[in-house]
Amino acid sequence: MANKTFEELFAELQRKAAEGDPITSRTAELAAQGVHSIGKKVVEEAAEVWMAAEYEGAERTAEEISQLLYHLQVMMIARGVSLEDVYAHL
Ligand SMILES: N=c1c2ncn([C@@H]3O[C@H](COP(=O)(O)OP(=O)(O)OP(=O)(O)O)[C@@H](O)[C@H]3O)c2ncn1[C@@H]1O[C@H](COP(=O)(O)O)[C@@H](O)[C@H]1O
Repeated sequence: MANKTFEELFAELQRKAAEGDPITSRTAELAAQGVHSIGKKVVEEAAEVWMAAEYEGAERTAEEISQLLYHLQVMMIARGVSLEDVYAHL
């Protein structure tokens, strides 16, 4: 039972990055900080995916993967990379 798809989240994050208030939107805050800060979160979340997969079970792993995907999307937006740009390499 999904809350939203990958594409729906990306569209929401594009709006938040462009128009959101950094006080209330984590996405707007990260977008304002830029790729260096976002990159640290990507690495942190990737490590949390690894640890969850090894030690914490499928449900926690799915949660950590969702957080990694969120931060990857924020990185895409901050760097001007579209979904199509990524899909072209799949
Ligand atoms: N899917 C996510 C999402 N996943 C992860 N996160 C952020 O990632 C954090 C999880 O990372 P950690 O577990 O490392 O938590 P933390 O250590 O407290 O993180 P820091 O705040 O210290 O960086 C969360 O506290 C959120 O700040 C997300 N923030 C937002 N979204 C979705 O993005 C959309 C826009 O959100 P806003 O920009 O906040 O309006 C909404 O649909 C949200 O549901």
